[in-house]
Amino acid sequence: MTAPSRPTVAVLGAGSWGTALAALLARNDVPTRLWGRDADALAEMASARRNLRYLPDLDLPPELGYEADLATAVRGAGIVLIVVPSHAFASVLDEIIPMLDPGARISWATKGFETGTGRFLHELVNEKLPGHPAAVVTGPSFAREVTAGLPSAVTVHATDEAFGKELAVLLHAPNFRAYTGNDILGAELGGAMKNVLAVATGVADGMELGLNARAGLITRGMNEMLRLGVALGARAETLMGLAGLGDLVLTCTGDLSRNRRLGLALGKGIPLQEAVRQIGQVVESVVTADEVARLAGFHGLDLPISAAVRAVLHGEVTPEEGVRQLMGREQKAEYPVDLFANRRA
Ligand SMILES: NC(=O)C1=CN([C@@H]2O[C@H](COP(=O)(O)OP(=O)(O)OC[C@H]3O[C@@H](n4cnc5c(N)ncnc54)[C@H](OP(=O)(O)O)[C@@H]3O)[C@@H](O)[C@H]2O)C=CC1
Ligand SMILES: O=C(CO)COP(=O)(O)O
Repeated sequence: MTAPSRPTVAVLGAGSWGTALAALLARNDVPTRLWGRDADALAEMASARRNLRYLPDLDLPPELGYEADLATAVRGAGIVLIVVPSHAFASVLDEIIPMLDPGARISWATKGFETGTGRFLHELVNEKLPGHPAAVVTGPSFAREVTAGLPSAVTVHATDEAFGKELAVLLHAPNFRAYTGNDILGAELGGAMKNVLAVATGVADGMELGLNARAGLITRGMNEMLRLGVALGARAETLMGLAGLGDLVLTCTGDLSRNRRLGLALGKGIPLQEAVRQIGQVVESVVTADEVARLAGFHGLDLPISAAVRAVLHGEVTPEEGVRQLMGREQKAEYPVDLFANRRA
């Protein structure tokens, strides 16, 4: 019996996560092409079989293809997986639209919103590519640990159940569990918001405020994610799952997180630009904090931790003032609003 044919996947974005996912797919015998905007870096990857800048410890599988021309990477691909930073998502999407096969399915592992509008990435995909099945790959997954073959679990939420299942199966590997779901909005919100909240716990840890502060921030951060998510129409269980709580815990506590490391640096008094320069990779919270504030504003929600992170990133308050303001808030009920009221009605 012949094995079912597998679609070619074009992975767009050759940073840490794009390279890690492309290597995972290629190891799973999925025909995979990795595109990056830096042709020299791609040529080096092909010859050294390593991504020396972003994932120097990973041996890239010989089956993985590299393509410096975007149109050649995308043409004929049954699935496109976009893994560029959120600020570049819309422009990459616009560029590929005329290159796509009519039946191409669109997926992304980017965490964030459209910069400047607060629009979700699935909203952009639905608007610009109506009718193309769409899916997001998200959850607690440091690229370095995935490439080291350490056990990880992610989740794939899709507009089309069959596509979500197919993509999850292509990604699923002995030490990489890929679950599925159909709440794209909730899955995207969790992945984006945890980056902002990781800065808060990083700041607290950088200021050596202790373990109680860290746990308090994670839990109250979860409360902010739930309140914004439910207001937007996300399902609470998505936010309590891998896409929300799972990634929140990972990013708030794991020093591999660039967003947490940004917070640690700010908490130690290192200026924002210097901290971002030292990290040397994308730190999504720097743009996502503004978009979370925008969404909270649209829905009339007060999200004090997210707002404090935004204010610290803009230099409007110092980390010390931010902590003082959070601790000085009035006493209140832990959950003043019944999050599940609609369901019980
Ligand atoms: N790393 C991780 O563990 C995980 C990351 N993610 C998410 O994946 C996304 C990508 O992050 P990650 O790979 O880690 O980031 P990195 O900083 O490791 O790499 C970013 C990559 O994006 C490329 N890039 C930047 N701007 C553009 C652009 N305008 N057009 C095309 N390519 C561009 C960079 O190219 P160049 O080198 O030329 O600048 C680089 O290859 C983020 O949204 C992140 O939150 C999600 C889960 C895990
Ligand atoms: O999203 C991630 C892990 O799930 C990576 O987090 P950072 O971008 O903070 O490194």
